[in-house]
Amino acid sequence: MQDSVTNQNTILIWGAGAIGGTLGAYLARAGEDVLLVDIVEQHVEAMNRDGLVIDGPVEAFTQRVRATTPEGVRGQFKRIILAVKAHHTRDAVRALKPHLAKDGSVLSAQNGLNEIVIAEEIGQERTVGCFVNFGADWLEPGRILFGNRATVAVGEISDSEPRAARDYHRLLSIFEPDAVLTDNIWGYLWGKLGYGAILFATALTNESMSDNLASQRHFQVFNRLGREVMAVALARHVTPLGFNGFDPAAFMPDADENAARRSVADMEEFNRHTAKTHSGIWRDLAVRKRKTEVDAQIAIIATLGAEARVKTPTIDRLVELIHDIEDGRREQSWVTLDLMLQP
Ligand SMILES: NC(=O)C1=CN([C@@H]2O[C@H](COP(=O)(O)OP(=O)(O)OC[C@H]3O[C@@H](n4cnc5c(N)ncnc54)[C@H](OP(=O)(O)O)[C@@H]3O)[C@@H](O)[C@H]2O)C=CC1
Ligand SMILES: CC(C)(CO)C(=O)C(=O)O
Repeated sequence: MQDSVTNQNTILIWGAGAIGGTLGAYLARAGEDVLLVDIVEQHVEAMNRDGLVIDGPVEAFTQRVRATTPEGVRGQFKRIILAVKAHHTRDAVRALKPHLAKDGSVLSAQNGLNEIVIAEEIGQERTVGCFVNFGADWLEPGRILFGNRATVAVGEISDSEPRAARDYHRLLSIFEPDAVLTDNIWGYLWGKLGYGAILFATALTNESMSDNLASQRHFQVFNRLGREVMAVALARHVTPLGFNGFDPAAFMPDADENAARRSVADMEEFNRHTAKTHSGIWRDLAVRKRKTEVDAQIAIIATLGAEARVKTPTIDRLVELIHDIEDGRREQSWVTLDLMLQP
């Protein structure tokens, strides 16, 4: 571990795995002063010793980076990009809080509604929303697969002047030139929850995301999940946004089923062109053998649905089945996905 040497412009990336590592490598390559913070000591050592290797079809390069474990961080920072899994958000924010400048902010480069948790810990005015849909896998210490480009968006979580969001948008545009500065970041995050629920269902099997989405037999599972999430979003007065094949309008309560079929086919097509063939959820279960983000990302939709009197039976079943796999009671297989067929 090395103590971090910092200056006012240093950008902390807190959680330097698939997403944080990829962003950090691109920002560092562009000459930004980046410090990668991660709890995995071997990963930190490898990055400091050999640089951070980005592999895959988009671009392959090795970038010199500075990295540390959280204990090695010294000083306060204006910009912190958080990229831990959703169930680690609260702990990570508590650990980074002493290092956040009073006029600084945290950007959540995560899936889920982490912005709510972050704002509870550091205040809404210091929390900036972000949506990332590119695909990446942490392969081993110091090595990450960047599987495909996809939509990236950033925006304030309230109606405030987008000063911090504009700055993060400039940074994220270094990584993704088409990054969007939005005034509806919740729309993107709820769109991703709809897409994410469908991705969790694909992780019930061992097949790729695309092969799952191509299964006509399971279309109604994906359709019901999309519709339940969109119904909760509507009840919360959110206008969900689409991206990379996911069309929220196709899953609205009165939407034509053919529109949902087209959207599922578009998601299948989009995912045929990535080197990350399986979702991060599948990877947590099948490769990393660890808990997924199901409670923090998906069960919370059911909780918010119950508050708004929106029923979410398909989401409830999905959460149960993911827990069954996490706890070794079921295997990832078509048989497990079949259990979702009953309405
Ligand atoms: N990978 C992808 O393609 C995509 C991921 N996302 C989302 O991005 C977020 C990050 O996912 P991803 O990058 O894949 O996850 P990874 O597991 O690859 O990276 C997270 C890293 O953060 C570390 N970490 C955990 N807790 C802390 C902590 N308190 N302080 C510092 N580091 C910590 C993890 O260690 P350890 O492994 O020991 O927990 C891990 O090294 C998730 O919300 C995910 O859903 C969104 C779009 C695409
Ligand atoms: C599949 C992906 C990259 C979204 O496209 C994702 O969000 C995940 O793996 O969790």
